[in-house]
Amino acid sequence: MDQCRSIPFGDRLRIEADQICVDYNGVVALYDASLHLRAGCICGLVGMNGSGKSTLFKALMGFVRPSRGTIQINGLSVPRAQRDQAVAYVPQSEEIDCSFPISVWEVVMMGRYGSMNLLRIPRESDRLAVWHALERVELLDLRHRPIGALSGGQRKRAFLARAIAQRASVLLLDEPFNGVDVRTEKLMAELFLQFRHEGHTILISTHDLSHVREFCDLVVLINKTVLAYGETAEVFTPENLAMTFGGMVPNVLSGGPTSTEDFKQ
Ligand SMILES: Nc1ncnc2c1ncn2[C@@H]1O[C@H](COP(=O)(O)OP(=O)(O)OP(=O)(O)O)[C@@H](O)[C@H]1O
Repeated sequence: MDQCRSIPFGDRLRIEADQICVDYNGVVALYDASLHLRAGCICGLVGMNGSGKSTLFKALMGFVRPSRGTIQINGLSVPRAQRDQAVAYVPQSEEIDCSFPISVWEVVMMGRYGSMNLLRIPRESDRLAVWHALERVELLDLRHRPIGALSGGQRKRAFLARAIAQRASVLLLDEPFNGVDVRTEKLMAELFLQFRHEGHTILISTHDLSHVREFCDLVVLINKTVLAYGETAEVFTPENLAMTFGGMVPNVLSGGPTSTEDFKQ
């Protein structure tokens, strides 16, 4: 399989992960995973439960350290890229602690922390960035509301606004479409297309394969390692999907059920 196939990228690479291995106290979550993503693309990250999608995100964010291999973001090491606020992560809803008494505005302002001094006193430019981010996700009206008093879809938009306010060039989105209604799904899809146009690199983990076919330029198929990646039209084949899902082929090519949730490990 094309573990490290070359893709006709533009010049600028945003993510360069080469042969990374990550284990949790000896339990291997990822091995020899390689992935290069250029500026200005939307890439779907597809694999079964437990295949290592979140672990890949964590490695790109510097939350876990690969035991082997290298990662560069915008040509910089992960800690350096973190200092530059180059990568933003939008977590799955379940990972968000909604009991914390914090307003939507304050959540989005957290995206600006990296560019503030230790006292974290927002400047006019920070307030403007937060305002515009909330405008883009259509949450300005709810900015004073506690985050715990939002619906699941609104909460996702709030965390997307935090990523926008951060002005990161790489956006990592963990299951952004899970549990959102059609309107929010459309809004988010439009935003992702705008981000791509602005030169961002967007990596989206999803169990809904129809989303990948709809608007991902590239796709990464993962099962503890990167099995294949490249242009969606080339990589999204029955053979590759069968390999990714342990011999079962989701019926994405013929309009049947398209959720990989049917293939839980
Ligand atoms: N903190 C941890 N300690 C031990 N093992 C872990 C830890 N986090 C993840 N794992 C294991 O690493 C493997 C990969 O997990 P990961 O969360 O990256 O998968 P995933 O593809 O994101 O799954 P899902 O689709 O269910 O969210 C799994 O076998 C999981 O049990």
